[in-house]
Amino acid sequence: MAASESDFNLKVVLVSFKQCLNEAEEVQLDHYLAGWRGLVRCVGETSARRQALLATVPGRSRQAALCPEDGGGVPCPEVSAYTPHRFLNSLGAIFSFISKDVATKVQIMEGLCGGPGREHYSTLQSMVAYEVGHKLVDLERRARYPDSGCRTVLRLHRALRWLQLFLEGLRTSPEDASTATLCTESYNASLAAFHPWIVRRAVTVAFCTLPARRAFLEAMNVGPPEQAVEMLSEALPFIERVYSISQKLYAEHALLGLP
Ligand SMILES: CCCCCCCC/C=C\CCCCCCCC(=O)N[C@@H](COP(=O)(O)O)[C@H](O)/C=C/CCCCCCCCCCCCC
Repeated sequence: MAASESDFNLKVVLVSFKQCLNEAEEVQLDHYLAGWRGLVRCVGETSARRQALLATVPGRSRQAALCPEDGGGVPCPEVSAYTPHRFLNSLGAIFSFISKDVATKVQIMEGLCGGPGREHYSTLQSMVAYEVGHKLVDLERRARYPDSGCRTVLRLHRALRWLQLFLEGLRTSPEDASTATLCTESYNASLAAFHPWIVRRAVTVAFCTLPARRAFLEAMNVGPPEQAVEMLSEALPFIERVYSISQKLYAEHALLGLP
């Protein structure tokens, strides 16, 4: 999916996860990565474009360019014009870091999926069988195979759980629910267990700057909030299915703790 800033539509991105499973219920890596690419491209490019623009506007700091509804000062039309989903930038540098981390992991996987061993990287199942069978994963230390497919997808897999829980929280919560609370709860129930204290602390503080639930639903770009909620009801079961199939696979091979 070519998710440019102007045509971002969360439904289109989430369809990739729906298309992930083949008839044998194997996770097809091309669709899986397309889903992540869609999520990251939207927020990553928006964030990078905004920062680049801010650098070109004399006398504008990041804070000054924030719109009043973001909790910032004077609006900056030069920058805002490029940020239809500008609320996603409210995490600022931390969010840029997160999106770069995901983008790097997607790139590692693209390298493997297009590399000399590409036939082993069509599905998650074939990848695990290949890497485990050829001892290309190290269960003890990260240093030996820092870019194995198994450890790289594991990070995305944990993040997918965060996404599923967070979107489920948005879907089922009352209109005035706090997105900071929803995000913190989903993070604590998924990724937090794998992050050091300093990361947990930094992201939890950043969550406090998230915009309101309604702004999130509108930014999905699928119509009014009620329609976004309906779209999530249809899409989330597919994410849940992909997540549980991957979780079972990793558990069967004792890979859930890969360093
Ligand atoms: C209108 C649409 C709304 C939905 C938009 C969703 C956008 C989703 C994009 C990204 C999701 C978060 C992905 C987090 C990936 C973390 C992977 C990870 O654990 N990496 C760590 C370990 O890597 P290695 O060193 O072992 O290679 C790495 O250390 C990174 C640490 C920082 C992670 C912080 C995670 C925060 C999770 C919650 C994200 C909130 C984003 C809110 C955006 C609205």
